[in-house]
Amino acid sequence: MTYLPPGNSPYVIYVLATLVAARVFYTYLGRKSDNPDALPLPPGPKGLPIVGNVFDIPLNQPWLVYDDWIKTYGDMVYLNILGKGILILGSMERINDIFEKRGNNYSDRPPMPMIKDLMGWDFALSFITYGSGVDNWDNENVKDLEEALGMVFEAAVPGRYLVDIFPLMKYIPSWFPGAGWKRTAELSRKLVTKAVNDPYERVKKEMSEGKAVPSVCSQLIEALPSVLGSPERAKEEHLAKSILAQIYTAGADTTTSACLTFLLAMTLYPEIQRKAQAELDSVLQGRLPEFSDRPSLPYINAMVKETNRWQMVTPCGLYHSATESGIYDGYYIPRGTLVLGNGWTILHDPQEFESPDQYIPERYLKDGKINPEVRDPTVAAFGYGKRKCPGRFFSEDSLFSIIAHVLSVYELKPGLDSDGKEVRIIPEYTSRAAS
Ligand code: HEM
Repeated sequence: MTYLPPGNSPYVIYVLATLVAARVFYTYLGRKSDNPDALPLPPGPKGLPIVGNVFDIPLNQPWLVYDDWIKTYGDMVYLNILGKGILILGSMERINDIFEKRGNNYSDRPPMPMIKDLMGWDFALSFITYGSGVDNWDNENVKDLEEALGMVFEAAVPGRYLVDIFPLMKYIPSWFPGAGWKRTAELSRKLVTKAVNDPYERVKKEMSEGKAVPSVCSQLIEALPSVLGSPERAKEEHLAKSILAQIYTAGADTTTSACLTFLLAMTLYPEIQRKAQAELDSVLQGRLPEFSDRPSLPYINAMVKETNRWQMVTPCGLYHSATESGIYDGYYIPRGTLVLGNGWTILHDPQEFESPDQYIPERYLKDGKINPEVRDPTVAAFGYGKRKCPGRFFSEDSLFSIIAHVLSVYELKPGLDSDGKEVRIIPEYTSRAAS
């Protein structure tokens, strides 16, 4: 467990010490006027004077540590990171109260200076301020975008970069000793700018030459205001590029991760693979599946649910941020508190899912049909409230189609080692925001 990004030098530490002192003073003043009744903050690990829980923040599989804290402190756990609050929610009751019933106050995103200002992701809908209009959007390509995506998922791990706690650090020049994170951000910005612009410009060129294949991109270009060089056209064009890049960035790695989990499960649970194939054989009678077969394939639908639950793609979701200070259940929640629902706790709760660490599609079935009484993983797998993933239906359909097609034609087994024996698969997941 480490909080300070690797490569921080004493110079950075001095800058930080000054910023910490200023922040603690500022926070103290703010709290006094904001919380006149001196209501307590929600419970959580004790932390150290001034720096709070800085050294408690987990960077490795944080959702498991959050899960442990929830078991220790209850379904609301509060951390103080140098005066900045992080609130972790660990039950559906808390999640509904905060993200649904009080959604107007808990649907913002934190400023994320590392990702938005430095790494070049200010175009992305997933990071824009709640309530802002599109006017605020400022701003071989798959490979570039994939590399940039790897970096953003790393940066989105709660607590990964100190600049997100101290936005002023973004002005530290990249040559400053220990500012390696700044150079990472610059590399990301270059990749993102290229990956957002180049494919769009290519389609535009192909359209002008009459060679373009019809696509979402070509349709958006056709719908642009016709006056070339007009401010309206520039604004709409910027929006079109942002939407196209967002669809890819939000959907590609996440859905791929779910597919990899399905492949992993099939190698670990061959009997489940056989049951799925038996259902496909009996319903499809040798042809390939269609979406219209979905209602007739309950076992495959149960596998879609279990794949989204068993090894979640985004186990602690994305941070929301409190627009204003508030009082909830007798606790004071300061403005700007980062709030997350620990989906892992919700979807690995043994009261709801017996043997939660096992891949068991049968848990969703009763009398050969999906049992509506079993908690649906979509309550947590795709985030919460007003920021809940808009791509969830598309993603679930994609996963259904992939599972049904792959199992219709393939038998999945572990690979063979040099002695011709099946290798033993040991599941291991990354610690990035999309695992
Ligand atoms: C397995 C697949 C996917 C998973 C697990 C997933 C998960 C998530 C999560 C956890 C969030 C944050 C929600 C919150 O803040 O509470 C999110 C937001 C978002 N997702 Fe997905 N997603 C997936 C696929 C997709 C796809 C296929 C698309 C688009 C085609 C997409 C587009 C978006 C967008 C635009 C946002 C930002 C919403 C906002 O901030 O208001 N996602 N997703």
